[in-house]
Amino acid sequence: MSFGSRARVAMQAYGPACVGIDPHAALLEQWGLPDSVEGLDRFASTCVEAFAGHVAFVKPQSAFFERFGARGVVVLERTIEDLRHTGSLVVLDVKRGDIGSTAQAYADAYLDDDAPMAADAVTVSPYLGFGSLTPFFEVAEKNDAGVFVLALTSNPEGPEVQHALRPPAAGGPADETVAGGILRQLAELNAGASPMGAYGAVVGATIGEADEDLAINGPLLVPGLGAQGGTADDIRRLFGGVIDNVIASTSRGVLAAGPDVQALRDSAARVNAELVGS
Ligand SMILES: O=C(O)c1cc(=O)[nH]c(=O)n1[C@@H]1O[C@H](COP(=O)(O)O)[C@@H](O)[C@H]1O
Repeated sequence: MSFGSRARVAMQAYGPACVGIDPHAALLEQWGLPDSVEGLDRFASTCVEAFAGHVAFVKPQSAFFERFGARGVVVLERTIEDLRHTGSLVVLDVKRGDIGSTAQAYADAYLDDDAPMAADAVTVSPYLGFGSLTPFFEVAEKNDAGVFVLALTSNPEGPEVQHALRPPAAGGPADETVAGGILRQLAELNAGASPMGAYGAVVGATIGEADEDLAINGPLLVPGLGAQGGTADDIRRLFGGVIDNVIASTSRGVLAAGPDVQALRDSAARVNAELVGS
């Protein structure tokens, strides 16, 4: 089944929330765990127990595992493996992007089903040019995986790049912004897919105004909910017509409820309830 179909099934079963596994040093301390690979391991296992098969998407943030070197990456690899095929889809947050030939190796690392780190989807950065992401789209297509491309990120520095105008030589309509070009090209890739395509955009809940066309016929990964100040109301306002494609992501907002497994699940359930307005 395509990633777009699997995402739709998971959202219908569990709701639109994505919980990020971001083992910040401060959270390890708050959970009574050491800031070490052993602490990381306990944190990640607790998250797997709490969220696998209880939320539609789980998004491990690679940086917090890489902080512990090779042993941290081993924990990441096991975490992904433990989460997969549980009903929850794994979005590996690595925000990769490079020249096409290197992008191919990243795509093989994260999206080829036979790779040790294979996830259901990966986050990528389009700032080496949208075309440089082609290997990700091709490997995703072969493996029924998904790709989430940064478009309008949740951080305040994003607009200096993302709101800039594309040069005429890049093609596309006049006065198109960098983010607008990314969204348009995603819509082209997803054209005709049903119930939606596998190629998603990342659009923050904190962007203020949605001046771009977000109807890409693909999933919209929306971080910034909770710790960064975004709310369910912001999401309803920004995504009105395309709200059914929104995957609303929060990490610290849910993880702060740990380490109790039931408290973590309840916290994620509250996010889902707020998003669907019940
Ligand atoms: O791709 C992402 O998930 C992402 C994109 C973006 O625009 N903003 C953003 O915060 N993120 C990630 O989402 C997570 C947000 O964590 P919290 O702020 O704790 O909810 C972090 O892992 C970020 O790296």
